[in-house]
Amino acid sequence: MPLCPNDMRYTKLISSYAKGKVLQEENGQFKSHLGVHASMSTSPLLRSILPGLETMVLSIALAAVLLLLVYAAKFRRKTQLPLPPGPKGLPFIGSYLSIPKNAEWITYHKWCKDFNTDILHVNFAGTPLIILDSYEAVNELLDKRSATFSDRPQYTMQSELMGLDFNFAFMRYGQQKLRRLMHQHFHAGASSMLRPHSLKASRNLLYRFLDNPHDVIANLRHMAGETIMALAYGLQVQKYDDPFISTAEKAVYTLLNAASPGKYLVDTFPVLKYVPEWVPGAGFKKKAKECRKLARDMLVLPYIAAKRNIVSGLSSILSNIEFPQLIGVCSPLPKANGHPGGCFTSKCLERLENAGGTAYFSEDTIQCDAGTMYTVSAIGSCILGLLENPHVVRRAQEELDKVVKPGQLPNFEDQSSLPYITAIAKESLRWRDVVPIGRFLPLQLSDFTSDELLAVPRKLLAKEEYKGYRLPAGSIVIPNAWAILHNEETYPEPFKFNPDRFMTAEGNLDDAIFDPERACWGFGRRICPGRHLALDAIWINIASILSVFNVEKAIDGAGNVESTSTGTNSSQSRKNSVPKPYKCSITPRSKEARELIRASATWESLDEEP
Ligand code: HEM
Repeated sequence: MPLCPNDMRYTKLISSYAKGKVLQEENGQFKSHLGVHASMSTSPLLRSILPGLETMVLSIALAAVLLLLVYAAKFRRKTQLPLPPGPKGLPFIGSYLSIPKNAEWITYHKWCKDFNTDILHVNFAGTPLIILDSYEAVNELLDKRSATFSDRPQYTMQSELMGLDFNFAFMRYGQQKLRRLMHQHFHAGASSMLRPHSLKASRNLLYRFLDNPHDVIANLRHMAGETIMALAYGLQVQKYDDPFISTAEKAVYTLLNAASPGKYLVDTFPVLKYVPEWVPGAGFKKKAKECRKLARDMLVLPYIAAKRNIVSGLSSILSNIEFPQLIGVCSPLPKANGHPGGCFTSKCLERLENAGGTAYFSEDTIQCDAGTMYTVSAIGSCILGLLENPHVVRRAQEELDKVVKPGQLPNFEDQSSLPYITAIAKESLRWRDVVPIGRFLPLQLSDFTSDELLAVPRKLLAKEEYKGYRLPAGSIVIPNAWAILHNEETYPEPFKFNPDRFMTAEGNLDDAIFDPERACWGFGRRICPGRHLALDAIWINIASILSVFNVEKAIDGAGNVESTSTGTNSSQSRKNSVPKPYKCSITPRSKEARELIRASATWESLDEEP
């Protein structure tokens, strides 16, 4: 029976329709669950209101779907793990403005304390930074899960524009061949074969201190340069003002400075790399060109000299040897005791030969050059610590005087008998840890000094979980070595230079104390391959300096003790890893010591010794 608008059943039909109850069309008629048939043809009013009803239904359905989606998203968020705790930051830029330009490791550590966590998430303008603030976290992630945590972030400025993509430290994970080459030259056994070079450079350092006692950092830099030129190229440097050392120094500092990841806008917006050099604001292109040239000079100039030495047979060892035989004799190190023999350059010549003469320089040396500068930093900081703690100098000299025979300088063979010197070396690596952090430098940095040395952070290759937190793939992972090495529970009074903390009451090294070496060289598969060489250099230089010199604060013309504050980059405020030049008094302990120093210096290449 047809419905009319006044019929009660009509009203019910409309309301059931509006409630979304199903109406089925049957032969042009609508059937409700009430069993009422409504003929369209017989209800013009119904016909006129139905389109509105359809829209209403659609809207309701849409709203329901939206609600469902929101609920699902909420549900997913609930079931998905949260990010590690961290500052909330502002919309879009996150905590970009809150990350300080300098000593950011202190801020990260403070945030970790505030959030009571050892893993922190910081939103850096959309990029997740994951800060690891304890040894436990670093060990679990960077050491044990090295496969996903060993990649390095890539930056347009350093890799594409400056052409530093050859630098091992900046390379993406997976360069096993290069890593093997580094390992062959610098693993513990091989490094012990490099000791004659470190020993020679340390003897010559003593001589330079005798001649020029005030310029501590310059003397240390020369020592580091001397070692690396010998190891990397088999070259003997000049006594003073060596051109290869000064080129390398300038290059390393400029490159590390300019290559600081994220420093340039082009790192964030790689499309800027296409901007021509003459466009105002494109100064980074000029800088990149300058750095490219510096890197080339640094690598190629000593390389050419080394090759000339080899080919012209200048050295007594190298003369009359055909090219294939030259491999492995560029430095005097034979293939023995686990060392592959030769210097880096000889290995690179080998590769050059294999590659049919394609230019291939000793690129790996750039990292070695940088590494030896880290050594300067460690010894420079050590001397600062000694200046503030004369009792440490006294105790070290007592130990040295008992062990080292009169008329001799300390040697590596004395190492096991000189635990206090080892404790000083450990404390130097801890106190002003040279590489406090795998640094991710924000765009705002513009005030770099040429003294800054940086480590490079990691990039997470795949998503991970830790302590119930979600670590997104692509996150920048920053191990806070500074926090580990200044943990009050591990090291009471952590900002005090106190080598005694590593000693037992009986005067031995205390194995129960957390060894700073577990954090200062980095972690996992990207751990510093030069660590054995570096530790040897630090140890022998500290031992040698203390055995023949008194190290004291300098006295100015008016008889006042000079402050060492210019060299003191306090851990609370510093931004540099390398101490700034500082003055101190380094004087021979006796007339005999002076003579011993003069007699022990050697200016000839080790290659040329009979
Ligand atoms: C006191 C001296 C030194 C310190 C404190 C130091 C520290 C470090 C640190 C913290 C890293 C980063 C590791 C990581 O990402 O976990 C590193 C990497 C590296 N270091 Fe050293 N280093 C020193 C000396 C040297 C020396 C003398 C050499 C070379 C002969 C060297 C070669 C390298 C190389 C090639 C890398 C890159 C490794 C990679 O990315 O796989 N370092 N170093």
